[in-house]
Amino acid sequence: MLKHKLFPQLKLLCNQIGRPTQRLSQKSLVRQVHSNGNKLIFRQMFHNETYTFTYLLGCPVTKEAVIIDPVNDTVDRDVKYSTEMDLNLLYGLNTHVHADHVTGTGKLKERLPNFQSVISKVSGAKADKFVEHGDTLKFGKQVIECRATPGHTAGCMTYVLPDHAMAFTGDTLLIRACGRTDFQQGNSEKLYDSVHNQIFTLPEHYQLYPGHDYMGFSVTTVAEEKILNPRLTLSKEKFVQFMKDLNLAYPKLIDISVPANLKCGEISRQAMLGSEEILNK
Ligand SMILES: N[C@@H](CCC(=O)N[C@@H](CSS)C(=O)NCC(=O)O)C(=O)O
Ligand SMILES: [Fe+2]
Repeated sequence: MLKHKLFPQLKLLCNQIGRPTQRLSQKSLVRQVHSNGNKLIFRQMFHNETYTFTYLLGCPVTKEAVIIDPVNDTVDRDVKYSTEMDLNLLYGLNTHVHADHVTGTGKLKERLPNFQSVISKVSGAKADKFVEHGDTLKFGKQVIECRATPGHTAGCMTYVLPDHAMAFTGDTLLIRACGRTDFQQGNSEKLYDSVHNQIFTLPEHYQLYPGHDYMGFSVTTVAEEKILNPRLTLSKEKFVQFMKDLNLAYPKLIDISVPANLKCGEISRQAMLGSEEILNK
């Protein structure tokens, strides 16, 4: 009751949803969802099995949208969600050739007729559109700038939205950590330079969204990581040694993911069943 006094609009919405005869149409619900003055529709989604973040970004004016690092297992969720939000997905951007999961861009291409996959040219992977350092991509009134950030893999790309002070760092920079450098032309010196020259040079208030998080975090800032990242605050020499000593086990799905992702997520039924078996172990 009190809630309804404080929020008359909430009462109206509850009433409309509650009475079947007066239910909001999909279109008017979407209009209400988007009528908050935000200039960007932004959702962060998670894949529990591989701790992967997928990001949905939409232009509230034109409804054009992009998805960053979709996972093949969650394509149904992502299509349903974008459709409910009335978004027209134009691009699926991969930050790199993933080693731990199969990208969803191949499956999304099958589901959405105008959808195009995007990856860096240097990655050597198959895609509809290749980007290089300095390129820009547009969806509606929104602009994405591409910054090459090699080191975790040779073809890693960080996607920056200057109008919203956000950057999507893939596995180059993780929250209080960074991507490993022991496969896929990984190189610790290059990763250190990429972070210091392409990410830490962004204004300090920029929010950084990583490709994974294994500790329960979701977002960080340039200011935070410049001071608190235990790896990237080391000298370059000490960082290289630290990465040499990491000794992580290889990702469980590496032998399935890398070949599939080099082909935009094309995966045989047999490999798909194999990956389910590995994840369920
Ligand atoms: N155990 C996971 C793989 C974990 C892993 O290696 N993560 C990568 C990012 S995915 S390529 C990484 O760079 N980690 C850095 C770190 O310090 O954790 C699995 O089997 O999939
Ligand atoms: Fe990775």
